[in-house]
Amino acid sequence: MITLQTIQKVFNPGEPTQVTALNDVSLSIETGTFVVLVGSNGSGKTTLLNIIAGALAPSSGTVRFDDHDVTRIPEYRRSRWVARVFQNPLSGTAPELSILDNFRLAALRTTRKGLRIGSGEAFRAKVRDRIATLGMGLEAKIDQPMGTLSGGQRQALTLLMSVMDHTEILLLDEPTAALDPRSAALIMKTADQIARTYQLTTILITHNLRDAHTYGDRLILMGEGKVVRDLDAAAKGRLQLVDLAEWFG
Ligand SMILES: Nc1ncnc2c1ncn2[C@@H]1O[C@H](COP(=O)(O)OP(=O)(O)OP(=O)(O)O)[C@@H](O)[C@H]1O
Repeated sequence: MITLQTIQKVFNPGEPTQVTALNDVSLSIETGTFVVLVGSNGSGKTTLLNIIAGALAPSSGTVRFDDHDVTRIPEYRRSRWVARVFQNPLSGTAPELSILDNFRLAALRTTRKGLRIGSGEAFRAKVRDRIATLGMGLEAKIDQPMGTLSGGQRQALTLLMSVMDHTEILLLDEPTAALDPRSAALIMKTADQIARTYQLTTILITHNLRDAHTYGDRLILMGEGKVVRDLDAAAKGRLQLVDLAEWFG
């Protein structure tokens, strides 16, 4: 479970450019929940994800993963639990390295002490099997440079890479914003499948209201650094797409 308690984030405090990006945000997110986060530009969505990932420290308030207070734990030490996928399919992968080597790098980043990263057949087979679950035929291309794949293919692999090991929390910051509609649909399906298969606690930021309506089992609307609406699975199930569109006037 992720628990945020009275989180405040003020950028440039005391200066004319001071901004309160998050204003007294308290949230509990149950393990395995898929939360969709929507809100206008500048409402604080990315700042919230940054604080959960540890990329930013809150000005005040606490962040807990289960019983652990992780508020002061830096991003690199949270990465064993937290994986993050960004808008740009080029970020997080090395284009000149093969798919397999990209998976090796990802495993090196997240692996816990004692876990062996196979450089041999076992690791190769594990990667091939995982990639096959995408149903994109990419398992036949694992020795091909990452840079030769399409944005959608890379983003699907980035998603998979991010959950190879002990990931419990998956943060998706507009992962389809840079993709064509067909690739975007495929990535959303893949993300949903991965989240359910590995029972991840997932938070998706999206400006695509259709995706916000279709996916996830909780829907949160942010506005001016606050949680404005918070719908559980039942309420979200009753929400029509037109109602959601009305939230944005
Ligand atoms: N590093 C920073 N320095 C100063 N102000 C910042 C910084 N990061 C974010 N902000 C400000 O904090 C507010 C919230 O920004 P944030 O990026 O969290 O919004 P968002 O909801 O993710 O927006 P978008 O939908 O446009 O991505 C905005 O007013 C933004 O300008």
